[in-house]
Amino acid sequence: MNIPVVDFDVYRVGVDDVADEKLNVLCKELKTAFTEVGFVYLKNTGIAQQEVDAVMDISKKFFLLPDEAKIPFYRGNHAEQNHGWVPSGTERLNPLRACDLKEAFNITSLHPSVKWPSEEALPGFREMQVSFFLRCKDLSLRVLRILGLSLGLDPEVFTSKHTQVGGEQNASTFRILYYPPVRAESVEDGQVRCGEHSDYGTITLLMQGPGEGLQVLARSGDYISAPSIPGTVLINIADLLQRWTADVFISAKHRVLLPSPGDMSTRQSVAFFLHPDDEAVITCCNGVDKYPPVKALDYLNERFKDSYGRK
Ligand SMILES: O=C(O)CCC(=O)C(=O)O
Ligand SMILES: [Fe+2]
Repeated sequence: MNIPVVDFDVYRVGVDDVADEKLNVLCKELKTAFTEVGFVYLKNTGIAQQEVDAVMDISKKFFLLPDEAKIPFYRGNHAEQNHGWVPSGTERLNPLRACDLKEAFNITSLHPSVKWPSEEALPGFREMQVSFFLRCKDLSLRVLRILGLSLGLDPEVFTSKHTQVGGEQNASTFRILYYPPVRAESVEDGQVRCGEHSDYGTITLLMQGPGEGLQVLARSGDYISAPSIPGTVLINIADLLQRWTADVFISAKHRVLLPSPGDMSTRQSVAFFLHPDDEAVITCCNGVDKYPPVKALDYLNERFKDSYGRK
């Protein structure tokens, strides 16, 4: 089984006022992908590869700063807010493994009070991250609208619970990730770059640097490779949307293992995790009561306890 590539041109970012009938093919293709695999590569999204490359370049500059320069932005393990810097070896996406060998910076709020590296330290960093956050927000809400339509529901069934993305009352996060070179002698037993996990929120947009690394758990029970395909955005269903759809859409597990011994290459990716508004109550959308209603923020906080440890 492969991860399908779907053409999003008809509803790409920037195209508005498309009649719902014109979205029929797209609805069908996405529904198939998300009920069978949980992941899809979208091409012609309106987000250009050059934009992704530029955001990766400036992100790498951040990660290569000395730790002292990044500490002021430290997220903390029991933070009220997800915004900020996550040093390598702090988060474990698979709680049964040692901490992941990856470093990240989360952009969760666009509020002016939020702390950013200064313009002197990293010219253009804040502006580029904010503008990319907004591009991802736009694309993810388009995908969500298609998903509502594809289930024969009100097209705004999901988007109507995502009204404050980028604000203080919504946990959606744009995350830049850096996987430093792996030194075999300092790797703990079972430690990997990113442990097996499924994402927590509604959907995730992922763009990877060149090469292999990401693997997705297929229905067969085998992990399949999900390399970067330049010019595409990889989209996956996350756990809360699986629950919301009473398991119609699948939130597939994925991971990044270690490179082969002696391979000292680094890896980069950027991800946008779309979450419902904090106070949104998520109830199965198709009239069944497979899962009890849950408040989006309560659900997320429970999941963070797995990856950062319980107090
Ligand atoms: O870096 C990657 O390719 C995957 C990262 C990921 O799955 C995550 O942060 O949730
Ligand atoms: Fe993930």
